[in-house]
Amino acid sequence: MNNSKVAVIGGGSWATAIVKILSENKVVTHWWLRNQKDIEHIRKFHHNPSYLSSVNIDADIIRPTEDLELAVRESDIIFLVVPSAFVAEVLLHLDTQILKGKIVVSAIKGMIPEENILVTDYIQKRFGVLEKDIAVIAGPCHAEEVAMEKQSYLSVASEARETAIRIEKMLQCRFINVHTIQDVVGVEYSAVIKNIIAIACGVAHGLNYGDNFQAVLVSNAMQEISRFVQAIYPKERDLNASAYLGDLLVTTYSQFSRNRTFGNMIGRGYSVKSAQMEMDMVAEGYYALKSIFEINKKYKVNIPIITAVYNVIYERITPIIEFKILQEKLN
Ligand SMILES: NC(=O)c1ccc[n+]([C@@H]2O[C@H](COP(=O)([O-])OP(=O)(O)OC[C@H]3O[C@@H](n4cnc5c(N)ncnc54)[C@H](O)[C@@H]3O)[C@@H](O)[C@H]2O)c1
Ligand SMILES: O=P(O)(O)OC[C@H](O)CO
Repeated sequence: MNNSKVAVIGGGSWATAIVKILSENKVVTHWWLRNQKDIEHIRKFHHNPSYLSSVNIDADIIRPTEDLELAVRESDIIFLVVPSAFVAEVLLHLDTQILKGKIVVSAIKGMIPEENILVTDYIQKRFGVLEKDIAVIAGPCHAEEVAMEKQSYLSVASEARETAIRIEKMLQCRFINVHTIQDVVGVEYSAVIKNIIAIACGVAHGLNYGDNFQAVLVSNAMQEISRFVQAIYPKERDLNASAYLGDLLVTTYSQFSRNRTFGNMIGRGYSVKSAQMEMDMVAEGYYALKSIFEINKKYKVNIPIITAVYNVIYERITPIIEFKILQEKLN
């Protein structure tokens, strides 16, 4: 039994997968979900009816709750796992002092849309959490495969080694390998952008481009990520590591990717609204596009793939035309 007191905030696929991992390691967890019906169902039947419903929720270890404040107050370590667009709304009524001295782990791969800032920056700014108490979960890891206990790898990023190691120990289990990394900002931006690239790959697939084009798109995308991340936060980092390249690869080719699925629908002719309505899951890249585009007005990095996706999603340029233009910019 791990003695840390933990809260997981979020009721989607990734929160459910993280709860499964914590439960495997016997970490007693307060699990806050937005949906009251889901909470009641989990209490009664020990499964989340809305996401990853095959996962068994161990009632001795996992405590679903509707009381966000209680979950946070009772815990030393808070895992944030709601889509970035809803973070501010979900945390709105929490006292700004409530997270002081606690460790906050963001498992979110997105930015706060109203402010165009990283989730960890938002947590530090709004709740005064110290940098040493912040960690990020990254790496190529689809919740659906965690549910099936397929061997997966996570990277825990923190500027404080002891924080990273504490979270590493909490997540390392039979089917999850964890390593630590000291690059919170680089890992977060890379994860945010790979979602946009996965939309690009989905659009290309929907437009009937083949594997040859996809490979060129992804290798150009890696260069784009490198240019952007190095411009925003220069640091010696190995972008070939799983937290960066690995996550880009899995999101751009996996059948489970929300972002790729969303892009694929756009390529096949769905409108943005209808594609979003078709999915009961959130494609983070949709929100990230606007933030990255805004931020790049200052940095002026050459980002042709992100620009093409932005034009398709926000400027409503026909994908077929935009991708013909993009074709000429890749090599
Ligand atoms: N699913 C994965 O495999 C995976 C892996 C790694 C990281 N992530 C990240 O985890 C985060 C959470 O995504 P997910 O995949 O668990 O979500 P999801 O797509 O599975 O589910 C959507 C979630 O959004 C919630 N939601 C919808 N409307 C809301 C609203 N108005 N207010 C508050 N919540 C609302 C739903 O309740 C649900 O919990 C994202 O940042 C994602 O990038 C996901
Ligand atoms: O399903 P996606 O596109 O949100 O991607 C999920 C994870 O980030 C993959 O590591």
